[in-house]
Parts: sequence; C-alpha cells; structure tokens
Amino acid sequence: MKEDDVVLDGRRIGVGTTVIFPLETLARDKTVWADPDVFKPERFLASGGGETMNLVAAAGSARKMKMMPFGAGRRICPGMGVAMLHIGYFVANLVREFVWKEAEGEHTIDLQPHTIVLVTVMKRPLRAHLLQRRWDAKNIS
Ligand code: HEM
Repeated sequence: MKEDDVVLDGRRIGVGTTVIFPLETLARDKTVWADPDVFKPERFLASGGGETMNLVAAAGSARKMKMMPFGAGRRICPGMGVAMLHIGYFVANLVREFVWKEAEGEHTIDLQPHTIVLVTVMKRPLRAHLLQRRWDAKNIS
C-alpha cells in the first residue's frame, strides 16, 4: 500500500487507477429512489419530492447526490448550462416539426438494462414513427 492509495469499502485503490462506476445502478438504487423502475418524471419536480442542488458545491459535501447526469465536482461537464438551455429548444423543435406516433408492429417497451460495452440502454426501447409536419397555412397537420 502506497502513501497516496485510498481504501474504499475494504479495497485498496492505487494512485492513478481509473475508477468507473455504473450510473445505471445508482439510478435504480431502491434505497435512494421510490419505485426506481417506474417511469415517473414528476419525481424530479419540487411538487413530486424532487430537490435542486448545486452539483459543484455538493460534490464534497455530506449531502446525498441522487443523480449526476453531468458528473459532479471539479470535472463536472462545463457544457451543462449550454446543454440544459438547448435541450428545451431541441425537444420543442422535434415536437413542432414532426408528428410522433408509435411504430407499427412489435414494440413492447422493456425497461430492463441492456449493456452494450460501456453503455446501458433499454432492452426494448420505444420505437417511434415520425412524420414531418406540413406547415401549409391552410392545412397544418
Ligand atoms: C445533455 C448533454 C450533456 C451531458 C449529459 C453531458 C455529460 C457529461 C459528463 C457526465 C461528463 C463527465 C463529467 C465527469 O467526469 O465528472 C462531461 C464532461 C464534459 N462535457 Fe459534457 N455533457 C453534455 C453536454 C455538453 C456540451 C453541450 C458541452 C460543450 C459545449 C460539453 C462539454 C464537456 C467537456 C469539455 C467535458 C470534459 C470536462 C473535464 O473533463 O474537465 N458537454 N459531460
């Protein structure tokens, strides 16, 4: 054991070791989330029990961080502000430009995790069929 090594949960982690932890597992932690496998976006709203926190300041504090899509602390994503601003425009444009329908055929959604190398996706994601909207002044469909 070298001087700068750390011990985490009884395991020695040497200086320079790359530590990767599965965010997907954190997001499904039943000790942190109520019904983690249920699609309940309102859980992130204040009215649904969600709370706002400063991810930069909270990284070294004792406050529990339940989710960190942009990382946290010193190496937090510097594009977070840009991303949060644009994601709203992005979604709004997708809704404005396309009519969204479920794709025909077999499209049962399965939220179970499916790992592809380092990325975890849904086992069977929702398949959407997009139709470009017509911006004809008389006939907007
Ligand atoms: C929804 C959109 C985005 C998500 C979810 C995201 C997520 C992340 C995450 C998880 C990290 C790693 C943080 C860590 O190591 O703790 C990261 C790093 C980074 N992101 Fe983003 N990001 C997004 C958009 C952007 C945008 C729009 C930019 C630039 C304009 C950007 C630039 C960067 C850079 C430069 C780093 C490396 C920071 C460093 O290592 O010091 N990201 N991002």
